[in-house]
Amino acid sequence: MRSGRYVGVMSGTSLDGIDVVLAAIDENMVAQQGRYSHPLPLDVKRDVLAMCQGQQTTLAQVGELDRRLGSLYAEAICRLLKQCGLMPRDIAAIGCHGQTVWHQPEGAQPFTLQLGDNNRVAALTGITTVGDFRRRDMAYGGQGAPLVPAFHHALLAHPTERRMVLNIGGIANLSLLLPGVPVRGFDTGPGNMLLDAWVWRNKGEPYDKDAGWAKQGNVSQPLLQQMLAESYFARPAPKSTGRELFNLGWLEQQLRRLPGLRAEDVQATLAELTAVSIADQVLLAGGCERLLVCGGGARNPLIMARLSALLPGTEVCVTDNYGVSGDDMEALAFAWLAYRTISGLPGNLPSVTGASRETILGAIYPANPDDREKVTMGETE
Ligand SMILES: Nc1ncnc2c1ncn2[C@@H]1O[C@H](COP(=O)(O)OP(=O)(O)OP(=O)(O)O)[C@@H](O)[C@H]1O
Ligand SMILES: CC(=O)N[C@H]1[C@@H]2OC[C@@H](O2)[C@@H](O)[C@@H]1O[C@H](C)C(=O)O
Repeated sequence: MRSGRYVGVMSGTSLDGIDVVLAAIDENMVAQQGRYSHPLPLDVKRDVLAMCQGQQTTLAQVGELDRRLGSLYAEAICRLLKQCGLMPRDIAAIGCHGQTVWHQPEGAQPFTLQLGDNNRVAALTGITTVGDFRRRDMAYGGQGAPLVPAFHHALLAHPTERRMVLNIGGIANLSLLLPGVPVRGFDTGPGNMLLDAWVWRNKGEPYDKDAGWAKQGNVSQPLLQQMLAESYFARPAPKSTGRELFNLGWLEQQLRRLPGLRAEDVQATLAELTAVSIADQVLLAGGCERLLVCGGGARNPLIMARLSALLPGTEVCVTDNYGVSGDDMEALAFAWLAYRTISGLPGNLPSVTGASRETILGAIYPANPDDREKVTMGETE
């Protein structure tokens, strides 16, 4: 086993920034030692959004974005190292998720694509980098997502209590940690993504802070029921989704069938959609005693209150109260997955993704030994 300090890097579907964490990891523990959030430049956010919503893209644009993201990840990592007073040689490896620009787990040719050139990350940081975590699982017939349920299980499972872990990011995903049965987990549907898109469209704000705007509106039951009729919600697991399905275009299509709604009522209904689509899945799986919530949506008081109301008998709380920072959960998971890969251990859970077997995940980009001794500062772009 390759115990040591690992760095995890996550830039998720919300496109709110690059999260970087430092953690000491061994067989028994993941101890967070640092964190840093790096802004995602607006033009990069725009380019990612264009790509993952199916706008026409040239190969040159894909290549340039891949390179640009690689540089940004390296810069973010170097800032964290500087903040923590560490050298490249102090870090065993980086786990770098990359930016998902397309995720198509079903159909004749399933694939998933994360950008962010890991060659640049390894070269600019001087640290061995693990990336491309999802495609080996897909090569064995899995969804390639979600991958965090294995980490949730390792950190938060309880021998007798029925627990579930919920990440409310751009997309929301749920891990079922039920005693005595294999872990299951899947994407429930939109988390913050549609809420963010609607407030951006109407108010030019990146998100609806503390649900201030949604709280001014009323839930439209016709819109809610119409949205819940989307076939993804009723599909059995394994399943995963993304911006390819749940995007502003999808919402506009829904609204065309119900014209005249007030913008704030739409926002209130989107918050309700997130809460109801999650609660339905919790109940369908037989409910739980404790729902541990992480991701940016754990800061949305309206969604949290609605989850509590829709799940009587379930204690809805944040993972921070159980020793894992909800903001850093995903980046920590990729540090842990890098540790697994470097140690030659499998990272996926077939019971979650539907893959035909457990497998080592990712590709390793080894650092040059002499680079490990240098103080690198990435490259400011
Ligand atoms: N105070 C707040 N009030 C309401 N919403 C909030 C608040 N703070 C964060 N959020 C929501 O959380 C989002 C960011 O969540 P997070 O960082 O978990 O996303 P992500 O990592 O990109 O997602 P994913 O899990 O899909 O990869 C913001 O875009 C916003 O919608
Ligand atoms: C393809 C992809 O990037 N999926 C993300 C996304 O963001 C949340 C949800 O959709 C989840 O399936 C996944 O991320 C987490 C980290 C996962 O793999 O568990």
